[in-house]
Amino acid sequence: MRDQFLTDKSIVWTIAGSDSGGGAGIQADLLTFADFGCHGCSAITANTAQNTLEVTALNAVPLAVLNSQLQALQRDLFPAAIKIGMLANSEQVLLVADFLRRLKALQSVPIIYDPVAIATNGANLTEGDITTEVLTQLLPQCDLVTPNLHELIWLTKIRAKDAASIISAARQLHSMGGAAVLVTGGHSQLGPNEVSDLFWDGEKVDWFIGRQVPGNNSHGTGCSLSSAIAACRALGYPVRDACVVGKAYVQRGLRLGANQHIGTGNGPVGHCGWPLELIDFPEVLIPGDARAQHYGLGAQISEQPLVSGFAAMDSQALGLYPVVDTVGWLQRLAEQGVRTLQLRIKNPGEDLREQVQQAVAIGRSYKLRLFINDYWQLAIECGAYGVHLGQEDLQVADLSAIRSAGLKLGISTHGFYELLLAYRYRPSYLAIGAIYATDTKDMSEQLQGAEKLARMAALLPQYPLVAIGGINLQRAPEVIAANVGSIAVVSAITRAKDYKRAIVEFNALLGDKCAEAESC
Ligand SMILES: Cc1ncc(COP(=O)(O)OP(=O)(O)O)c(N)n1
Ligand SMILES: Cc1nc(C(=O)O)sc1CCOP(=O)(O)O
Ligand SMILES: [Mg+2]
Repeated sequence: MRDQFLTDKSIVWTIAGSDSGGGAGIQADLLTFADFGCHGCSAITANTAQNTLEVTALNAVPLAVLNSQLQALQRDLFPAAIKIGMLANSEQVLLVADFLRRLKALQSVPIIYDPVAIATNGANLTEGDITTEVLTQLLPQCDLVTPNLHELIWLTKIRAKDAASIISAARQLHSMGGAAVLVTGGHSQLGPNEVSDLFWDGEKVDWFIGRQVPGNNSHGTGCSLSSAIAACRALGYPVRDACVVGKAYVQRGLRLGANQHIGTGNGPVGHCGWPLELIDFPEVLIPGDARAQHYGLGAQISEQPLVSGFAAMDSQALGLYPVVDTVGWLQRLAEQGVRTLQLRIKNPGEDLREQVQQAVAIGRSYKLRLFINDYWQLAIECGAYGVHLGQEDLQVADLSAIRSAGLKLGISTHGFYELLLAYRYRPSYLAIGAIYATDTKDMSEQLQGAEKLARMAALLPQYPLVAIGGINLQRAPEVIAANVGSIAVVSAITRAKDYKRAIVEFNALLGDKCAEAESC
């Protein structure tokens, strides 16, 4: 017998109602899973009778019928993630909650609950009130719950309408069982032509701001969003990445499906494959954003307004980019013709300033694109070419001073969410890591892989992008194929048997991506 955990495609379940009209419910969920390359399984809770205009019957399935589907799936098709949609009555909620409790005792599984209870046209989608069972039994089993505004009000009894009250209600919902909350923005227009989703995981509030798409083909957006998030979780994406990619998927479906004619009412949202265009991705609201106050983030307003638009690189292709910890290494690599380099000193001594000064001098004499990691004040003072900062530095570094001094700025990112966040600053380049496991730094929670790298790189085809983390000569070809213009390496150079040869081989793989630097 084959191992049920070894599957060629990630398995995702939907526990939800069938929509006879094919626009929402199980039908939308399975189309979504397929778009993400996952194998979808279903446990049907109800056979709703509906079309694009109305819901005429609920037709809840008996508990034994629901249970038999869940048991059959568990025996052979163990899930990598589960999406839960419409549950038709309290008994079904209790059965599913109990089933999930047992399943999770076997192995942890991300569970995403889209709390469907009322159709957009106002039709009730449950037999009786399921609120207590949802709040006390089901929510504690879930990792993420994705209510729209009506569902948020239903579950919290808070009459949320503006950003601040949506945040309060989301905090309350999170406190009832610990699931992260994504409040979808389709029913609450908080900014002109904006559809903004609020994310709260108990640690950090985020707003994902999307653009409104004109048209009525929005049936199934909630189902498709939660399914897309479940698929991304099954593929190993962290929850914020899953949310922004899920939102982009739905945005793409709204955009490309806007002019389709299916039925005479609200047609289904499109199912149009992986979102690979930046236009579909939300903006991440960042501290210092002029809209922060409006979005209820008064307390998070940064002392410095958003600073964006840093000095442009001379080329999109920065080529081989060794990251080293001594001036000696900079000199040796510059002599070998390397033109993009970083000085990354993690245990500075008293001679730090001298080292930065020497590095800047070497950079000038060899016309290097030389970035100083972390020490942005020293970099400014010494007249460096550029500075490289991590995500956590963005709140403390004086970005305005870096920009005014004309320094180039590189920013580290780890996944879609951080990429979108860092892109708001329009830095000189964006680094994406860690592509593979590395001994140089503990990045074990933030590994991207070459496939995800390619999907991220597709969003910014004209932007200088740098891949970093665990890249060596063997892995470089698939990294370069992901369409980044540069590969940053530490150990592949500093621990190479023959670093000169390694440079030649990397450059051969990079081909025309090892452009000469401008004079600096
Ligand atoms: C090119 C490049 N990419 C990423 C990093 C990592 O920077 P950061 O997140 O600031 O972490 P530390 O390097 O400071 O540990 C980098 N240095 N260079
Ligand atoms: C310094 C660093 N930053 C990373 C990130 O993902 O932000 S990965 C990394 C280590 C890169 O070293 P090596 O080439 O030896 O794997
Ligand atoms: Mg740093």
